[in-house]
Amino acid sequence: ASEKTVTDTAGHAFGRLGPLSDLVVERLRVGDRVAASKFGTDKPIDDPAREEQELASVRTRAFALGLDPERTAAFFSDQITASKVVQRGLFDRWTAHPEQAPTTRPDLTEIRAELDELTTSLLTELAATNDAREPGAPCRVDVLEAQISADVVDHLDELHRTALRTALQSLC
Ligand SMILES: C=C(O[C@@H]1C=C(C(=O)O)C=C[C@H]1O)C(=O)O
Repeated sequence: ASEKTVTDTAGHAFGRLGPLSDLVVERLRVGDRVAASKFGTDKPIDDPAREEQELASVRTRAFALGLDPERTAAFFSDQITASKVVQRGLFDRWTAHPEQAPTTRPDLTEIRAELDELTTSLLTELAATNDAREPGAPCRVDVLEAQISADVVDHLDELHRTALRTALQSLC
């Protein structure tokens, strides 16, 4: 039997920022597997060198897409922070309840390749939502709509809801 993938279970968040929010949730879910790849190893949750490399890359690519490099880097910085919220939360959960800890350890190199693909999708969606993300009240309403609907349609637990708020905090 094949493993259940994110796309099998993912819902669709509402509104103009729904598709972007779906990708953000998908990236948070990858964070679960990052945690599983690191838990019980000496790999730290924080990898500043990898983060720097990702942010440098998105700055360059943002410029080429006509996106503001600093705003784009801030968005990806939030994605990284949110992933670490998930990772820390799961480490705490698995330490307190070892019976819930993962029994297989996915390969971090493969997961990072998936994250790189998600970066491309996220950049495309940021470009597609550039007008909707003009700072102001309409954008903030769209963010709330996407966020609250994602909580429900993706059945997010408290930890992932918190991480989603972090991930969407500087969209407008
Ligand atoms: C996801 C990882 O964990 C952390 C989060 C990162 C991210 O979300 O891109 C990058 C490096 C780490 O600080 C990872 O190590 O790849």
